Amino acid sequence: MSDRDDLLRQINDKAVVHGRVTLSSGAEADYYVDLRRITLDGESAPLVGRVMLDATADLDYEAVGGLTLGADPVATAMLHAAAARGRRLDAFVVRKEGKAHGLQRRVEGPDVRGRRVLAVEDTSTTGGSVLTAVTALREAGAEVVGVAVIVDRGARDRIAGEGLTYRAAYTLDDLDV
Ligand SMILES: O=P(O)(O)OC[C@H]1O[C@H](OP(=O)(O)OP(=O)(O)O)[C@H](O)[C@@H]1O
Ligand SMILES: O=C(O)c1cc(=O)[nH]c(=O)[nH]1
Repeated sequence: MSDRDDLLRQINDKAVVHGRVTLSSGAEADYYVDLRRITLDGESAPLVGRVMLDATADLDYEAVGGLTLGADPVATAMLHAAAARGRRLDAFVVRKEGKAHGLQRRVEGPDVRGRRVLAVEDTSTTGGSVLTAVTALREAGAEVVGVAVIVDRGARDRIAGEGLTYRAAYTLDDLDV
């Protein structure tokens, strides 16, 4: 079985939850895709790294990350998968708000200024979260080469409408929702 098929099976088994939920945007839905049950799962996370590298293989980037918290384990999975393939890939974390003490950085990790970066998410519904990360990365001086998510829940048009290259490993059509 391919990594992509294996990860899809695990997402359907472990992450799809049926029931009434309120989403990040405030909208209501009848199901939730809890990808933290994948990105923090010892069997699934290595697959996340490889599948996301494969889904973005045509893009040229040196660092990867997004808005904490959903994006964080996606980025580190990609860092480790890249290292296993002999490629150096840095990661970063975009804070939801700036920090008032310490070095007061909004983007944590190796400096992204002047570097080509990929903004990632576990899932994107309205695209609001990942676009917040894109804005913060640009303010920090990064060049955002694109956005990549594990599961697209409907954000494609908004993100593409911002002129950003968009990659999703899976869409809702792939999932048992
Ligand atoms: O495309 P959007 O409409 O912005 O929704 C998607 C966002 O919602 C979830 O995060 P959440 O806001 O629940 O926060 P968390 O990552 O801190 O748990 C998910 O991890 C995405 O970041
Ligand atoms: O839109 C969201 O907030 C959202 C949807 C979803 O399926 N999973 C998730 O983690 N967040």
